[in-house]
Amino acid sequence: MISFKEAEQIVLRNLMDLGKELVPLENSVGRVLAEKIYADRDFPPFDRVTKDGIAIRFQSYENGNKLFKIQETAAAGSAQVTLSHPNDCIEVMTGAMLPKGTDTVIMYENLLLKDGNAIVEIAPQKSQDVHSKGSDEHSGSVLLDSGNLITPAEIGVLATVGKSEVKVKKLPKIAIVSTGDELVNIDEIPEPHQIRKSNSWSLKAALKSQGIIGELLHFRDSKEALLEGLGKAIDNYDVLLLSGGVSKGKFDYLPEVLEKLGVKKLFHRVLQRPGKPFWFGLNDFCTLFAFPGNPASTFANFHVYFLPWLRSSFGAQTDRCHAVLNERFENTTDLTRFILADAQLSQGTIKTNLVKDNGSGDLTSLARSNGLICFDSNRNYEVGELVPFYPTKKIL
Ligand SMILES: Nc1nc2c(c(=O)[nH]1)N[C@H]1C(S)=C(S)[C@@H](COP(=O)(O)OP(=O)(O)OC[C@H]3O[C@@H](n4cnc5c(N)ncnc54)[C@H](O)[C@@H]3O)O[C@H]1N2
Ligand code: MOO
Ligand SMILES: [Mg+2]
Repeated sequence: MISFKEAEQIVLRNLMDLGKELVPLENSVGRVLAEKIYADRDFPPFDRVTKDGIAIRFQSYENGNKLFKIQETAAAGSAQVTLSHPNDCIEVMTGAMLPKGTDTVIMYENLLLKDGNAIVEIAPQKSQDVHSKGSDEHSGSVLLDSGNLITPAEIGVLATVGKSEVKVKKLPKIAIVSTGDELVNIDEIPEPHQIRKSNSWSLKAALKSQGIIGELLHFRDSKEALLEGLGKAIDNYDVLLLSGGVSKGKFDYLPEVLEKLGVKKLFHRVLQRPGKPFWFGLNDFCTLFAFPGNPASTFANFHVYFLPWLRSSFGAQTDRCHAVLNERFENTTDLTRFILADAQLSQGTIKTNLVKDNGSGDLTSLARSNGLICFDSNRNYEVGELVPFYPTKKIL
């Protein structure tokens, strides 16, 4: 059996090149940018007035002039006007081009307007209330990098440089495969020996939060059914997320069936809890994450292996961060432990308590937690220690 660190490295060494596609700007939020975005002009593109008021030549005020005759008004969206006489002013609106021949803006609140003149009541500073051309970014500079997650802030930048279509990383086509004769659909009443498929829906929801619509497939615990069904699925999807059928049971056929289907096993079984019987492999076109069926195992392995793999395949950052422990923990086992977290953001730091669960078959405790903490094997952890933290919910 390999360690969690080794397993993690193998998964992250086998990323998928997802390719790129063009999508309309409005559909690009949540996607990962696959091109650099350059400033198509200076930002701002002209000396921009930032207050409603007047624009003057500061020298005139310095020379003792306090009464400026208003030459005309420049609105935002009108072409640049020119000050004809250095001791006059131009009324300007926020967003207008600073008139030629002026360098300073004085807002209305600091003026008295009377008989076509503006009288300065509060002393201005030179260049005040002017957002000068190119002071945010110069034309040609990189505004967004490939690998950036597109959020509403990036959408604004993309819109301002005129990107009506954006190059993003393609999303993989994923099937979520449940296996097991005990599983029934959620709209069915289970017999006493049956349970409803919960992993499939939890995985589907987790994929949806990554912008991916996973398709649900189900196969019975039969070698023939698995050979036929999985054979087709491997040909039709980029990724299979399987749950169940990978441990030591008489009906845990997946490792054998996957081998028969020519999928290359990269590892099976990891020194970790939950999620120990995890099987990972691939062929040239499809990558398979065969998670152990217990709900906490599937859930943990999705977050600690699959999500970092997906984000890294996109060339994007992973969600893994660090949290400060609020309580001590002793890992007396040879296994890496993933313990459910109840984390809070406190003074800019993620601090976390541990959530008690009832083993890896207990899926109700997953809903009482908001992350997973990773504890190395055979190590004691003290209060205040920093530990790897995988968020499973938003904690802000
Ligand atoms: N002799 C051993 N037995 C087991 C070992 C072991 O090392 N030696 N490992 C245990 C561990 S750890 C885990 S985790 C499980 C993994 O089991 P499988 O991957 O083979 O999964 P199944 O046997 O098919 O099911 C296990 C459990 O999970 C439930 N399940 C499966 N799929 C779903 C689903 N889609 N939704 C909800 N629940 C699901 C299933 O009903 C079982 O209760 O093996 C241990 N055994
Ligand atoms: O790997 Mo298992 O998840 O400990 O039940
Ligand atoms: Mg089993």
